[in-house]
Amino acid sequence: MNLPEEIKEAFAEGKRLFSCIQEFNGDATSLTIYQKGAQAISREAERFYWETPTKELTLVALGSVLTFKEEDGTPASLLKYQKKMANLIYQNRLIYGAGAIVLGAFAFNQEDAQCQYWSDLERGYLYLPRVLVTKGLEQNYVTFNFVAETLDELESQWFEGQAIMTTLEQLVDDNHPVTLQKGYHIKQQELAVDKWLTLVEETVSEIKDAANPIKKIVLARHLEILAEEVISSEVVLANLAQQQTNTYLFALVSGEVSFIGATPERLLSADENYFKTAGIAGSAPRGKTSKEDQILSESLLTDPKNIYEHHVVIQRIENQLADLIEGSMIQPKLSLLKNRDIQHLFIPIKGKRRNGVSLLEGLEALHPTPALGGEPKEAALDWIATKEFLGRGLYGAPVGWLNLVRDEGEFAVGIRSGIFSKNKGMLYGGCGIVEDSIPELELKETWVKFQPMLRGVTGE
Ligand SMILES: C=C(O[C@H]1C=CC=C(C(=O)O)[C@@H]1O)C(=O)O
Repeated sequence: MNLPEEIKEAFAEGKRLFSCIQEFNGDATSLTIYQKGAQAISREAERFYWETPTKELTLVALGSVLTFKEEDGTPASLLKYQKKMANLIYQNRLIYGAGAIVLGAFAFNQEDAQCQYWSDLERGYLYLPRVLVTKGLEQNYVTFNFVAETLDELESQWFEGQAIMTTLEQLVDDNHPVTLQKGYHIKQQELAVDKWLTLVEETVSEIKDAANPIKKIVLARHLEILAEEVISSEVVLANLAQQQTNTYLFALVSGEVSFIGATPERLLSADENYFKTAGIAGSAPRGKTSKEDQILSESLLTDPKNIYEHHVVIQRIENQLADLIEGSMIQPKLSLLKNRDIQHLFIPIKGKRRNGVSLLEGLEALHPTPALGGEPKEAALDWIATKEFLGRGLYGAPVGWLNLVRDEGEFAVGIRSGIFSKNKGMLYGGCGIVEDSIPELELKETWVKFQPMLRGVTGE
């Protein structure tokens, strides 16, 4: 196929970043595309996987054209880039979840860089992929992105893109998933448990101190795991896909490091008309029988400590969102969000986008909500940065995607997650500390929060 006239014309008009979307046929599942597709580019290429709880959208990204990390990987600098590129991007169609999409994760706190585990991913890692496969409910698409500064580049990049797409279609054509092992035998160690319990006590005293405005601080702790073999994101994702319904699934892979999670929590999504977010905080384990589960649900819905934890989150979201939306918020009454191991107090929140407010501005205003930071925000962030033993890296940070052309996308909160490198992994679990918190119970709660990723790794 020759270089289309439309693309030549776009180049002549000054476009330099090209995002070509076409329909993608075949029955291959997104996981199969994630497993086999990387070979279309190179086995070592960056990969990203994203699936929404409703499965309405799945993204598989392979390879990268442009990378945004360190100081380029903040919402503010990505917003600058998005504005700068407004007239320089050619995208042939407008399709939700396809096209010039930057994806990955921002850092939890750019200022707090002390994470030995995270390597390149430590301070935010987003990129414009070379290939993006988008699976929607009705139609699937594949996008090929490239940058061209000269006509020669335009031509060679276009033909390279066509060749890669053909290889990709062939690779995934038979839809035979790669045979994967079930999971890994691991050794696991909860890190610094006594120190963490003391920190919870110290945090409770800080909150009780009347001279101090702090109401809530979320503290995270760590579970280190060591497997007998290299831990593959393909195995962990395939397990999570089976085990965790009702959550976002994500994997961000660069070199030997992968950040993987199954999070229930939406931070912010934006389509043409609406911003959507959610207030999720306050937790209880799931019951082993439906009767036990119901008892746990009822007591969670009426427990003053958990209701307060959740209320602090909702109040902040309402305050922040008021500047981002027009008219009133659509907010059903309190309910429960149930995942396999844990249940939470939950209110989804939605509002009509105020004209001119971008997704990234909304993200900056909301992150971190008191479900991951605390109240007030800055004091809680300082406390976390000085008192927690290991940096958070991308744990608890916004993970997701943004279309540079039409300002839409979705970011979840990167919890129920872990970072993996070769045969090692570090899982994260946090909990909201308020003045009634009891350290031993918070320890148990964080243990439950390690379970989704533990199951993902072991396959049990
Ligand atoms: C910080 C985490 O969970 C947050 C989200 C929901 C409920 C939470 C809680 O009940 O404490 C946490 O705020 C985590 O899973 O690591």
